[in-house]
Amino acid sequence: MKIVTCVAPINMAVIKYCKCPWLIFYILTRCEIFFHCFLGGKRDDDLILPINDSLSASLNTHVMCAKTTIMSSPNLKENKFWLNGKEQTFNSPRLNSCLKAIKDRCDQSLPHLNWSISICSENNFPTAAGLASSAAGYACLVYALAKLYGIEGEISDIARQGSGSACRSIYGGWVQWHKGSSPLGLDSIAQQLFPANHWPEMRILILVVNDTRKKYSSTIAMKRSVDTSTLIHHRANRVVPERIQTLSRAIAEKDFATFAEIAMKDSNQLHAICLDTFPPCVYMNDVSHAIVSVVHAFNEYKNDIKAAYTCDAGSNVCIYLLESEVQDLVSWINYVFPKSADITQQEYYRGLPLEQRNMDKAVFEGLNITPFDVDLLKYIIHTNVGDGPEVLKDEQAHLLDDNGCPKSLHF
Ligand SMILES: Nc1ncnc2c1ncn2[C@@H]1O[C@H](COP(=O)(O)OP(=O)(O)OP(=O)(O)O)[C@@H](O)[C@H]1O
Ligand SMILES: C[C@@](O)(CCOP(=O)(O)OP(=O)(O)O)CC(=O)O
Repeated sequence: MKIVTCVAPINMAVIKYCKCPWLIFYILTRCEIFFHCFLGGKRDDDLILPINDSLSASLNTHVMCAKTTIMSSPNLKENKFWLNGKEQTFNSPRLNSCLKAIKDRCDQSLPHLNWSISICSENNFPTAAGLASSAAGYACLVYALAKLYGIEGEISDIARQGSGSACRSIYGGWVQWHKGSSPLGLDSIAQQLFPANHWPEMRILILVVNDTRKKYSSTIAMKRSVDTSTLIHHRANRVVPERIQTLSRAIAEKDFATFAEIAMKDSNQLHAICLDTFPPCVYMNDVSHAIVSVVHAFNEYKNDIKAAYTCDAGSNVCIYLLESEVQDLVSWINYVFPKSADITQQEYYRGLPLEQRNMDKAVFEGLNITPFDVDLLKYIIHTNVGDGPEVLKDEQAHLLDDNGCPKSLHF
């Protein structure tokens, strides 16, 4: 019997990823015979290839992570998969693509290669709510499979086949996903640009507006965008290449103002594409837009760019800022989005500690900023940039018992 348990980070993109439509991929491969002979009829839906490079930070796994245990045993009758305590079908094309790619790459004489497996995974944050659960989840799955089958070396191309953004969560720190040019996606891989400790002052606040499953998955929305939006192609060809270069330089030089301006503009452009999609896929809501306005007002008040928002495919807003600004910005958020007394501090402030401080009300009155209704924000997660996936050595960490059943089901 073999068993391994790993954790993997979520990542928050500063330059967002957009997927290559099947048609463009087909034209790239040019010839259907080539397509079928060499790719076994695989469409980009299987390979998950992007139309532009993207760049993100992987976040501290001690605050937010996916945790996955995989057991392989001759006693297991069939493959099984549980996510957040619920059994899932093993018949998922993405899960099977990852498993097949890992098995193809490992030593074919391994005795446990043909044994069945049990997979049990848990996210310690909302799943499918636009908080990158698929990135952490598939990175963790592929990393754990690689450990189970003894694979060393590049696996971000395999994680990519689970969920595009998952390839970036294979590495810690600041990570670039190179779109690559190979039709097989062999060079569409992630690369760590800087380790987690490169910019130690960087902090991230995630303002959770909605932690329920989003209306449409990013997979479906992206497909519709590449099929119907013209802006998405302008962005991929004309905007992203320069932004990636400027952003990498800004991170290298720890130039927060440049970093922040690109982050905000890129997020705005992603959501402009969502509106340019037909029919539109709207993710941000009035609260998300109000947070964006607060960040701009904060920067104006500080007479410098001190905070940067970025939103993925959901209404939640992620804010990058330096440690020295965290308390000030949180006091602004507390003023504009008051919470009712029945939500405990523990429920509301999650992750790294936050000191409770409130700004003088007169400041806001002078700025003509008025508070919204209570409880528009569900909670705030305070975190920082962290390392990539890791194996948990402690046997207690396993989510499966000796029979390959989730321990959580015993309670
Ligand atoms: N820990 C996990 N292990 C394996 N698969 C997971 C895990 N967590 C999430 N997933 C898969 O990812 C899907 C959610 O992906 P989706 O892209 O819709 O949401 P998200 O990743 O939370 O949001 P976004 O990508 O927009 O930030 C889940 O339905 C599940 O199939
Ligand atoms: C808006 C994004 O967060 C989209 C993430 O999309 P996914 O990686 O979840 O999509 P699939 O590849 O279809 O699984 C931008 C980003 O993280 O780069």
